[in-house]
Amino acid sequence: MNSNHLLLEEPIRMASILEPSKPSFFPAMTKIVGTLGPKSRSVEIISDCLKAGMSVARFDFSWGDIEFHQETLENLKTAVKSTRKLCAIMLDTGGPELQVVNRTEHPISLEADTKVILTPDQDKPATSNLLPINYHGLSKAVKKGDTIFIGQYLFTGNETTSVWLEVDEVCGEDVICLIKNSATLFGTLYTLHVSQIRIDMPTLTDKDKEVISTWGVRNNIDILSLSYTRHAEDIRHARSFLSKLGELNQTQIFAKIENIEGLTHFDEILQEADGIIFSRGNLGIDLPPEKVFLFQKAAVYKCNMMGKPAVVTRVVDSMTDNLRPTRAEATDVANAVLDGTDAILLGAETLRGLYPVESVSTVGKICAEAEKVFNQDLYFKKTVKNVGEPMSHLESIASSAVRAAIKVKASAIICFTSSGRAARLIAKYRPTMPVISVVIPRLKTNQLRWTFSGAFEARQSLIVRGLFPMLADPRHPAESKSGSNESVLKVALDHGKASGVIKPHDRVVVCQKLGDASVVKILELED
Ligand SMILES: Nc1ncnc2c1ncn2[C@@H]1O[C@H](COP(=O)(O)OP(=O)(O)O)[C@@H](O)[C@H]1O
Ligand SMILES: C=C(OP(=O)(O)O)C(=O)O
Ligand SMILES: [K+]
Ligand SMILES: [Mg+2]
Repeated sequence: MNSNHLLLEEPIRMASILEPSKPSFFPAMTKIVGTLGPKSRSVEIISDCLKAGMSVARFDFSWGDIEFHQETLENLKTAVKSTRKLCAIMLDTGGPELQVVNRTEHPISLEADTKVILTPDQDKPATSNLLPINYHGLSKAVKKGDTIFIGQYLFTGNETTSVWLEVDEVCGEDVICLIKNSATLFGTLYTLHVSQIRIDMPTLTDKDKEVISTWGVRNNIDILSLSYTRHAEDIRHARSFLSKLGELNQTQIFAKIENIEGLTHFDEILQEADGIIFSRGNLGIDLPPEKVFLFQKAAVYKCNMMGKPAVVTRVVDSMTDNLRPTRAEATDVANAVLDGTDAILLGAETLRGLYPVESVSTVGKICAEAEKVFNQDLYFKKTVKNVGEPMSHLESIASSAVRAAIKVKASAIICFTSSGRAARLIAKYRPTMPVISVVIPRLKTNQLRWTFSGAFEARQSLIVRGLFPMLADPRHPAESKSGSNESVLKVALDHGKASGVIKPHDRVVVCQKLGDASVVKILELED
């Protein structure tokens, strides 16, 4: 993938665009998060998604109960074992999401220019004139003229089944709205989004806490996707909650930015979070359409410079019902990669779409093509400049490893790490070749028992662009940094060869500690 590198800034021979890309052992350096649900929960479909390049599975607790998600997760485990593809687990909270609940499951027709009442009385059935919602504070939060959007849960934006309302009048806890477009709402659950208001519900709700402390603890979740993160305090609060839940003190927190409040506090949020998810589904409603790209680009840049993963959602909505994305969507995926995105999150496409596997593979192929023309040179210079001098030792080692690998046309970088920090820093410089991060387990104790670290660190790198983790055997003699790690290195090289990344006579850059010294070495392989 590093060999046929093109530069968009230079004239490209048009016919070269048609040349098929070399097959690769993995679909792309950019990672794919798949939301698992009704259309993607069998062992077979999950296995195919993994083979197509999904490396993080998202369990969205806005929807479905604990048993349902547990069953899906058990299937995921089986699929991981049989495909031998690692997969990280992401728990996505419901958060302060406003929802319309349609218990009867009958489709609800709403007619333009008529009125509909939103009521917090959830015992009432949903009808064409009355929609029960899960929030008592709406009437206090809105005023006449405000816009409300209601769409099927995980609305794709291109559905004719979503409706715009305008607040007409507030009556006690009820909100009376004028319907702006005729629509029929299908399904049992709809998301309700009020443009640019403050919802006084906690970011981590009681239900979220319960899910995390039961399902989350039971399944050692790698990443918590904190829906509707609005302040840095939201992250601190979630972190302190996780810190009391045993192993979950290692869970990373990704701030899901879904509205203007999150946008306004972005810089502080980024300081606290381990990564960011740009929830364009909701953001796309809260922001004027012409501003969405600007936030995405500005925010991805900030994440890149901090070396924190940036995830973009809602890329191929139309693939929910179609085998091919629209041209605009296909180009949007490529642009997200060129912007510097680490991962693409699929929502409705995999959860309830007709083509979950094809969605993953199509996105993977587009990402791989975009990576070929990513201007690594320019990006590298920007990043080095942004870090400034003096650089920390580790940052200098990481950037040097990437530079050396590019100069000698290495086919991979192998990085030893325990905390995952060194590998993440290498990824920050966006190498054009895969980074095999060899996670060396460390023995640790919580005073009750001894365990090995490493599993979380390895899986958490599955959302970082370019990182391909490998968990070293804790019984290896190399667990101390003073050892030469020769045997582990051999295992890593064999792993690279077996997966097709490394071939005979290739060059490989290795980043490790020898004694007290961090070294970057270049290996010339014989066979
Ligand atoms: N177990 C190990 N064996 C050899 N080198 C290591 C090991 N763990 C980390 N390194 C190297 O040590 C340096 C610091 O890496 P870092 O990831 O910050 O270490 P740690 O994981 O111990 O926090 C890097 O050069 C990294 O490649
Ligand atoms: C992924 C998104 O959020 P949700 O979990 O609400 O689908 C989004 O808004 O893009
Ligand atoms: K959610
Ligand atoms: Mg959302």
